[in-house]
Amino acid sequence: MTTDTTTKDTAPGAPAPGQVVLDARGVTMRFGGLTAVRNVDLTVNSGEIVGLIGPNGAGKTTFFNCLTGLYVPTEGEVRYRDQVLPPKSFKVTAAGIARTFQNIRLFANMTVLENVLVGRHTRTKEGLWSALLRGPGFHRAEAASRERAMELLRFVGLDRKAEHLARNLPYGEQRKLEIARALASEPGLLLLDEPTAGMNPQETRATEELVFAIRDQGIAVLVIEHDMRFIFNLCDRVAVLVQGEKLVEGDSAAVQGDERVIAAYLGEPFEDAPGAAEVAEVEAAEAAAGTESAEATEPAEAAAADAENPTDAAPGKENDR
Ligand SMILES: Nc1ncnc2c1ncn2[C@@H]1O[C@H](COP(=O)(O)OP(=O)(O)OP(=O)(O)O)[C@@H](O)[C@H]1O
Repeated sequence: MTTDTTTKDTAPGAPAPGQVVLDARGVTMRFGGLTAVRNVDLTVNSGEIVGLIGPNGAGKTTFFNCLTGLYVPTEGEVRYRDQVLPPKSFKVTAAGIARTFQNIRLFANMTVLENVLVGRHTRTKEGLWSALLRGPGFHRAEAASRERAMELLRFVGLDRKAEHLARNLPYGEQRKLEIARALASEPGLLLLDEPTAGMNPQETRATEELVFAIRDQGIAVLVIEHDMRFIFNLCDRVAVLVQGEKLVEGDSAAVQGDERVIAAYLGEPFEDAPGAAEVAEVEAAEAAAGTESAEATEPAEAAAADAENPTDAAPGKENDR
């Protein structure tokens, strides 16, 4: 019997762990003649942190854009909690998927608190008349929104900077603010696009803790990141995209040790890769040539060694004296 010793303060309404939250099937995205993403399947379950890695240009961000309504996939289907995603990003956010961007997209001249309040607009029901007339319903909703926004700022550690302008925050804190703003839409799935880009090791470690805390609130997380240590520490499952296709998927240990992944990152062909036979042939020829040249140089090397060590100074003699 196993005992779960973790105490999780799960958000109300969060699905039971293990339920499929995101189900992407056969997602393909073409830009003219370029296929940026080809036939990718990926699921994310509740309670999971899933990593999406791959070399530059592998199609990770394009795939994210297909999950968030920024792009409508050329082929394939994306479902969130069993519903096909609407083809508009604000509707996807309202459905329960929030994201951050590779390049920070904050309202630089608004305060930290105002940035989070903007993120809450999909969850506030007060209409135009209520806002214009500023009746009691509007004030109640506004107070509740501010309270929730402050709670989120406390959660990411920015509550004391609520009134600062976003542009005055250091880089690492701007990334945290982006996460708080994404959380303000009360998502069931959070997509993070390179959340530690430009961070120092301490900030990266703090972000790792923050993502664990988000997961512990019942929010599933899908994260793109180039920092492998971060990904392998954090993720329950990792999928690897290479040239738009999913090459490997598995737990951190399996992916880390997979020679196809290592080869993809080092730019070396993996078994059965196009051109692998030719590369093997060239390598064999080079190895053979190397052996021959080593044999050819042996006598010369021996002569040089002899010159340095006259015959009466045989190995070990120094120590014998
Ligand atoms: N809007 C677009 N129009 C045309 N081509 C695009 C578009 N967006 C991306 N691409 C191309 O699709 C491919 C995948 O790009 P993408 O940005 O998704 O890769 P990535 O894995 O996120 O890369 P990186 O790790 O460098 O951010 C690239 O060849 C890119 O040039």
